[in-house]
Amino acid sequence: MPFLELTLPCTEAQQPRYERALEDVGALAVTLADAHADAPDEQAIFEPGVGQTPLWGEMVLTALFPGDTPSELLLHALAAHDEGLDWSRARFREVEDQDWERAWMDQYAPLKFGARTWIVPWNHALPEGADADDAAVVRLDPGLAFGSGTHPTTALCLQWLDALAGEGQVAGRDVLDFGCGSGILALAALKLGAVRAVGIDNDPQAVAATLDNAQRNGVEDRMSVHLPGDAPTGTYPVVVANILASALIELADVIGEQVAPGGQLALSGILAGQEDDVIAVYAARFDDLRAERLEDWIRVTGVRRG
Ligand SMILES: C[S@@+](CC[C@H](N)C(=O)[O-])C[C@H]1O[C@@H](n2cnc3c(N)ncnc32)[C@H](O)[C@@H]1O
Repeated sequence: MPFLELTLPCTEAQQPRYERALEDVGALAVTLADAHADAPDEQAIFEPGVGQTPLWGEMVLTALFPGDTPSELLLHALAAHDEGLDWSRARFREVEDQDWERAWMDQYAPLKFGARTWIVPWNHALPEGADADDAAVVRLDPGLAFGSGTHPTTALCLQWLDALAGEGQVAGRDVLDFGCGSGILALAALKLGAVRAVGIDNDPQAVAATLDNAQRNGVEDRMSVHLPGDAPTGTYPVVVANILASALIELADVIGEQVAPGGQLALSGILAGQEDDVIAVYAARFDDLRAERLEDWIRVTGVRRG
């Protein structure tokens, strides 16, 4: 299905407000380019929520939406964040998803997290280090689902899983990845020795991407992926959830009850300043709650009481 692409020139001051407004109405991806660059396609690609601000005075923001998104919805969302919005500068066009995937994959390089966890694009040769016997290598094609390893919220979870594995708390255990996106965290857990991983996501595109990536990594027999309504009941000794703070708070009972007594939990997707609200809600079930920061993002970890 073709996608709807919005292109809009903006200033540095407008950019974060526009980006947030577009994410709120379902942007699948957002890119920023220098307004004066000759080759805008070569600019960095940002996943939704990254929040990085390039040092360019004037920039062009490009956002991708599902093909059936009404353009008026996007203009109204932007106008709600900026009364001075010049609607006439917004451009819309239909694009094929491959264009975006190719642009993304061109910029995507192998990444290492912690002692031995590697995320390597599926079409990339294994870099030195990732060929070590004890390396936990995930071959990934995030497609349009969130979860490539480049975002701090994902990096915080991968670092946590790697460290937990180093303490012997992943191998031989089951892992739940709540909000699995591309499946990156569940797959890393499996490569670190987890017996089984369960992924849950309310976006069917993420469910499909996770299944694809499980096959790509030859672990589909140890992994299941579900929409929230179809998810199995039960508890897990390791649970990781990288969704936004508001969702983590809203889902505190659902997520908290799936962590086995004595089990480990990591929560990510929390902006700096929001961690106290998340901790306050999870303190009802969890001990040893700790916050760890990477750039503007916080990971909260805890151990289930009982
Ligand atoms: C920030 S991405 C995380 C993806 C991946 N786990 C990672 O760490 O990179 C959040 C994912 O959670 C999903 N999600 C958001 N709210 C959800 C909910 N209430 N139930 C299930 N999945 C949800 C989104 O569709 C998205 O794929």
